[in-house]
Amino acid sequence: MSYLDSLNDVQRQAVEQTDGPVMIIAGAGSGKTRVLTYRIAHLIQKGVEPFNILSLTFTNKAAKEMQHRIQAVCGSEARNVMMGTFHSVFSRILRVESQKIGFPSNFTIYDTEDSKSLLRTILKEQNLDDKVYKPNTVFNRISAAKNRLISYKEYIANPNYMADDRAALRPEMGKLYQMYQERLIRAGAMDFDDLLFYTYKLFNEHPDVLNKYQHKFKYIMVDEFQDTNIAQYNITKKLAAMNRNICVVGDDAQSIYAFRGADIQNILNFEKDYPELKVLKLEQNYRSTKTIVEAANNVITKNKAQLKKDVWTSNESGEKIHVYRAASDNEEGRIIAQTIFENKMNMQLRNKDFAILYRTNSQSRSFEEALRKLNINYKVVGGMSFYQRKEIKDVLAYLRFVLNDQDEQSFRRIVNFPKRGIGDTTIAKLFVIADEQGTTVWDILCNVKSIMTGRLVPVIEGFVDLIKSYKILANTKDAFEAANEIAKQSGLLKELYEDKTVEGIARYENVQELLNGIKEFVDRPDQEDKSLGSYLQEISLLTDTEKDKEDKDSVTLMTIHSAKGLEFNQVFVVGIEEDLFPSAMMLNSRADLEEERRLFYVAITRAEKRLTLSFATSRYRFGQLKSCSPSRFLEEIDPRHLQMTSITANSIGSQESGPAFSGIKPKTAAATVQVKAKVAPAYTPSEDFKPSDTSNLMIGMKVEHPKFGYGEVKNIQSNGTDRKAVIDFKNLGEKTLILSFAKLRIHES
Ligand SMILES: Nc1ncnc2c1ncn2[C@@H]1O[C@H](COP(=O)(O)OP(=O)(O)OP(=O)(O)O)[C@@H](O)[C@H]1O
Ligand SMILES: [Mg+2]
Repeated sequence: MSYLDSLNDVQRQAVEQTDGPVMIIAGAGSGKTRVLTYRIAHLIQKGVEPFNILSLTFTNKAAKEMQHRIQAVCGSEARNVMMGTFHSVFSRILRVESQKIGFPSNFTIYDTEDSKSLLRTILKEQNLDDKVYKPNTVFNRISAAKNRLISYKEYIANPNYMADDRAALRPEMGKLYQMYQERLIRAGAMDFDDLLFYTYKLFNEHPDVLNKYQHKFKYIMVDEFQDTNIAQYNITKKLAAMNRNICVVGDDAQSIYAFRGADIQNILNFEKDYPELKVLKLEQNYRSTKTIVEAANNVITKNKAQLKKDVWTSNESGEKIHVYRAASDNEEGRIIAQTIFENKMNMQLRNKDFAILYRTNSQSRSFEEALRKLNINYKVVGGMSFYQRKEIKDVLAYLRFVLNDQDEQSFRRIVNFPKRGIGDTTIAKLFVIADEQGTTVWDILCNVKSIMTGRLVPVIEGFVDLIKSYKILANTKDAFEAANEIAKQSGLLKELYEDKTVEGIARYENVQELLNGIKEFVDRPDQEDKSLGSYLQEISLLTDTEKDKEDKDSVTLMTIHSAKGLEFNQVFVVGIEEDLFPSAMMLNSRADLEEERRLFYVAITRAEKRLTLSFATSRYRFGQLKSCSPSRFLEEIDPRHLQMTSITANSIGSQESGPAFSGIKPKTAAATVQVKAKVAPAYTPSEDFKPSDTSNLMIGMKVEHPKFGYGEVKNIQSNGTDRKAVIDFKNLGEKTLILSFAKLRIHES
């Protein structure tokens, strides 16, 4: 079979070893994900029903990519493989089975922000000081407990479960966990961690259900196995118990989610749980240059807790690793934006080929500013995503409440928005009554006459009628028609439309954009379930990486954590400074430092051709200008792989070898550009001359200028704000033009 030819011997063995447990622990870029992909294709080729295959990936995007590749080999059958993140796969199962564990089938999925807002409500009701019980900390402890499959009952009985953490032992913590959980149950809602916790509970308490899925998933595959937590491990263990056809791939050197409950111990447990395990090793890296692979090896061997691996590559040595030293964070941003600009032009690359990776989200600002100045498209992964915006959450709250009228968080958002005159006191009263009556607020509202009289009664009845009519819409129309009607009738769109401030217009457009997205969803040819419920479930589970539009060609800005599994032609790992990376908060123990080092390893192994590490000698942190020194991680790379490039925002290219991280005076290249507009003799512009957008102008393109005539782009330069192109005009010879002034029409290159 021809697709097997694109694998090396061990990879091929891993693909062909379809039965029984298999584990591959191997270095970055060695083809682990590729093996899983081809393994699924191979199973299908061998006649295994795609419905019987389960593949668990780190992002849904990774699952989609796999899906495309498998389709290329097996055709549309591949669609029937169950693929996605643990959370998305289990939420699909729960949607079918949730009634067995006491949840409505249209249960709502609370995102982190909904969860924290619920916790804030509870803290307020309990009069607890939110400086002692910080919503963040409480949330993290509850989350950690759930990821270890610890229920609130077990937590209260034995808080020492979490004795690794003083915050976990605070006296009210167990009670808060209980109250939070009871509120979620009453709201018919699950948070992200519940999707794992309740799947485990479902399988544990309902052997018949477990049996059904054991029969369904005859072959199970897990990518990024090193970052599975206890809940995930145990669920897969249950699912695989009958057929024992489970293949896991991962890299202990890339385990970077310990803080979220990922447990590297799972790799060792796996060997114990499956004594007949076949272990395979992949050692050849196909992603990166020799220089990058060797530098990554230099770094990771400094970790003591490490399974031994030899990673090598037959790729070319490539460029040295560039080290940029900047005077400030702003200069770091400018230098890197400018480098991207020039490399893109000179190496014929697209924006997509570049990624800027940082330790913490807040570092993105200086890069965003600099990229914007150079008109380079970029997307920030993470950060404030589209679905977190207030106006979007408001619309979604309507949709969620229509499907699940127990959902407390959504109810609070919409009951008085747009304004109906139902104030906070009334809302609080309604909750108290609902509590006393042991029912939901919605029930109370539906019978409002029996609990109150006065001017609010007709208002509330109006609200109830509205929601009831939306319920009919949701049950009879597809997601788009329903959402569109609801956005209109609820008055949300009108309210935003009337706000003519810049922000108001943007908000209106965002809601339109949301509706466009829903339309796209129902129009997808392979979307069988076009209901509102199915749409809401899909978007609740998009990870940050996937929330942005993917069709635009943009530079990616993201934290290293979200870059796992990805690869880019050129990678810039920025802010390589002590206290920032390794993070000052992670310097308490060797284990912490080793986790930071693994993170650095993940970062540098994302690069295919060119890797740049940068640091600033001063930066604003927590509102103060601090001087910074280069990270210890820089010294862990063999100096012969490094090339110090000391530059200012105006000069790129003055280079010195060796790891001299201080004392290098930046050289400034004098870039003098003259624009003398001679009039060309024998050229008359075309009648229909219309200048083109030159933001993607590249070397080699043929252009036309209304005065100078025809020419070819020979070079492109940028000095921070201005972009210039050297153009060889047929009649005039070479000229350097400033692109923001020059009117150029691009002809085909
Ligand atoms: N045998 C091969 N021949 C050619 N290219 C390969 C081969 N194996 C893997 N590759 C390519 O090498 C790159 C890295 O592969 P892949 O992403 O599967 O590695 P990985 O081990 O999953 O890496 P990571 O640990 O970063 O997740 C991909 O572009 C992949 O297509
Ligand atoms: Mg991978």
